[in-house]
Amino acid sequence: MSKIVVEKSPPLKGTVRVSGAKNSALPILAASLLGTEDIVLEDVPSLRDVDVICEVLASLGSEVERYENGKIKINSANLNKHETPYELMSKMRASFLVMGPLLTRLGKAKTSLPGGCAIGTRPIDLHLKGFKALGAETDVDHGNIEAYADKLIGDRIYLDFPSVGATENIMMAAVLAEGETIIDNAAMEPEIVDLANFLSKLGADIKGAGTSSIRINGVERLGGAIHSVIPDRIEAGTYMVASAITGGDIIIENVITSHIKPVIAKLRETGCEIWENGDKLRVIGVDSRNAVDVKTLPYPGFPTDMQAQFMSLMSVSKGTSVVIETVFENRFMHVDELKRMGADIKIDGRSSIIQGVDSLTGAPVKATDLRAGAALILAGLIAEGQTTIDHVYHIDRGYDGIEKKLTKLGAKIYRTE
Ligand SMILES: CC(=O)N[C@H]1[C@@H](OP(=O)(O)OP(=O)(O)OC[C@H]2O[C@@H](n3ccc(=O)[nH]c3=O)[C@H](O)[C@@H]2O)O[C@H](CO)[C@@H](O)[C@@H]1O
Ligand SMILES: C=C(OP(=O)(O)O)C(=O)O
Repeated sequence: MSKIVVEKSPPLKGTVRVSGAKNSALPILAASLLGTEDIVLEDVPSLRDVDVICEVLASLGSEVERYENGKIKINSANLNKHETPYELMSKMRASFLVMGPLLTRLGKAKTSLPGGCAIGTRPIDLHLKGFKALGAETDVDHGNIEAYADKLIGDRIYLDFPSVGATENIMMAAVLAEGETIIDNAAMEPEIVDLANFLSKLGADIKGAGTSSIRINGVERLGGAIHSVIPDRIEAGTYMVASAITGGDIIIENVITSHIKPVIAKLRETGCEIWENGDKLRVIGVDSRNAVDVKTLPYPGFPTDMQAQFMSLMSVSKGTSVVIETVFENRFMHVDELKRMGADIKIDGRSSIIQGVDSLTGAPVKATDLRAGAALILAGLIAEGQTTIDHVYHIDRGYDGIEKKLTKLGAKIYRTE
């Protein structure tokens, strides 16, 4: 199994380009099951999760052609299977997003409970609530999930929590349902808007994506489209913290700055200087940072997917900070690993109290999930000595070329087998 080795690095300098967003690319790839003509996607990141979902699409009868430069061509005219293979479903959470498209296009879908990052129980009750409201029967048995309906009919659905995945799955099911569907308390993440824009290009009728109420009018069929995936706001945020933690001065390209307002605001509170210029950000770190408190929330709040990386930064900031995780109930698994590197962190339920230390020390550590892995790389950049990170397959799920990009910025990082 490969490992990533990180050594104490100089302040990062230079320019890095952010890839297309994993959390946009995955639902959009799932949604490509809905189109009956050629679909061309651009700026798709090169990630293990993308490989998996492309395999899922191919297993269902879609033609998938991948090109070097993040371009994927898909044709789902001959979609002919409604069952997904267990071994692919178990690899990632987002694989469950094929359920809505299959149900609405074929009238039936059968999959297994999705795998993915172990950051909470991650139930799928809200997805199923939506499918049922549209008239589907659902059956969950021994980890298998089946949904079927002769015809889906639009309805009004209230989500008890603005779940990103449930909003996406229900939106995809509703685009071919009869009549109007309204999703209330919908997730408002930029990735929801990107998916809605893509579906609209295919011919769907969707209004209100990006607000808490999404209105979908079902259409008879969807066609094809060319679409570029939006930049990855979490990857951008991770490089921002990399500059902040090393006292660096870097320029990050291909950023939609309005998508990462809370990360910009919080980093400024630590004392970092951040300059915005079109789709570029310059992040200038300081030698001694202020501790700041963070509370994760659904968009437009501070993203849970940036919590672990911020925790690394707070571990070496001046004073005490409190990080509260409100989105997932078990997303502090990186704490034990950061403690192995000398961080002073205490967990109290959904809060972590971090007492900043002067320095961290390199250690053998384990990426317990995707962002935990990123947090360990960030900590490794300023830790004395060498940090060896195991279970890096988590990192490969979500960061396109992370060693290459960091090396270009002057970081000492490499992979061993
Ligand atoms: C592929 C993708 O886009 N992943 C993102 C997506 O995950 P994902 O779509 O899985 O996250 P959700 O927004 O659905 O989950 C948020 C909370 O809602 C709960 N919940 C969710 C669904 C459900 O049916 N019942 C239920 O109780 C979850 O357990 C969790 O506590 O949004 C998360 C929250 O921003 C991000 O961290 C993930 O990176
Ligand atoms: C939790 C994440 O992803 P997923 O929902 O795919 O597990 C993430 O991107 O941080």
